[in-house]
Amino acid sequence: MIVAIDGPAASGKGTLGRRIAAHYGLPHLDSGLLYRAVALALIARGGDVHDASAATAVAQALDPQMLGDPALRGPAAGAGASVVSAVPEVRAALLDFQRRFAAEPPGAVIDGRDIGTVICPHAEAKIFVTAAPEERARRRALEFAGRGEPADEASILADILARDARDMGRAVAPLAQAADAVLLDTTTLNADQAFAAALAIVEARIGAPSRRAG
Ligand SMILES: Nc1ncnc2c1ncn2[C@@H]1O[C@H](COP(=O)(O)OP(=O)(O)O)[C@@H](O)[C@H]1O
Ligand SMILES: Nc1ccn([C@@H]2O[C@H](COP(=O)(O)OP(=O)(O)O)[C@@H](O)[C@H]2O)c(=O)n1
Repeated sequence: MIVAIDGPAASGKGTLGRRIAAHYGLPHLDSGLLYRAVALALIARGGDVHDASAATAVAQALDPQMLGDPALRGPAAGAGASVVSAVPEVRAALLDFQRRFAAEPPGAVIDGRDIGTVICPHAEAKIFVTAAPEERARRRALEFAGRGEPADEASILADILARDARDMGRAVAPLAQAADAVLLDTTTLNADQAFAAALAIVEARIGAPSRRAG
């Protein structure tokens, strides 16, 4: 079974993805980490995230081992990811890894921007998760503060809005709800309520009341 979760920045995709994956015993891929890793590797070697050919070269040589680097979760990686991810050749370089991850039995839960539309158009269940931008900024500020990082809510909101606009406006694989995805607005839901709602969406799609990994 493949579960595709897409949505804007800090909407709760990763949190839901991890919990749904654990529930069904499936591997989880946070595809945003791939784009964050490209941006961070480029910055680390003194490159410019607006240099499309340098970003492409980094994406083509990306070592998936670096997806565990905690620095990937910071704002610089997020902002840079949103720039390099608009480069078609960068997306092409990361496509195979994601498709292979999804194709491994017994399936996968993948979250991102284009999972239901481009990476896994045949996913059994697709969720488009969203929340009001102010609520997303509040949650991300709490997350940063919890890690002891600077957490100015106004600048986080500005970053989220800029990223959403770039992600929705790009020519290739823009952030969009797939026609067969179910919309889940978590603005007024806590994490447990959001998980219960997401699980109900998956269960309705696969027509099973309990655990299933195939
Ligand atoms: N429904 C929710 N209510 C409150 N906080 C949430 C909820 N869902 C996620 N969070 C928190 O919001 C932050 C962003 O969630 P995350 O899953 O990382 O989003 P995304 O993967 O879309 O960027 C995290 O700190 C997470 O714990
Ligand atoms: N499938 C994906 C996942 C992320 N991305 C890009 O990578 C950036 C970071 O994604 P992310 O999912 O880690 O960001 P958050 O929603 O966690 O803030 C996004 O703003 C997108 O530009 C993408 O283009 N396609």
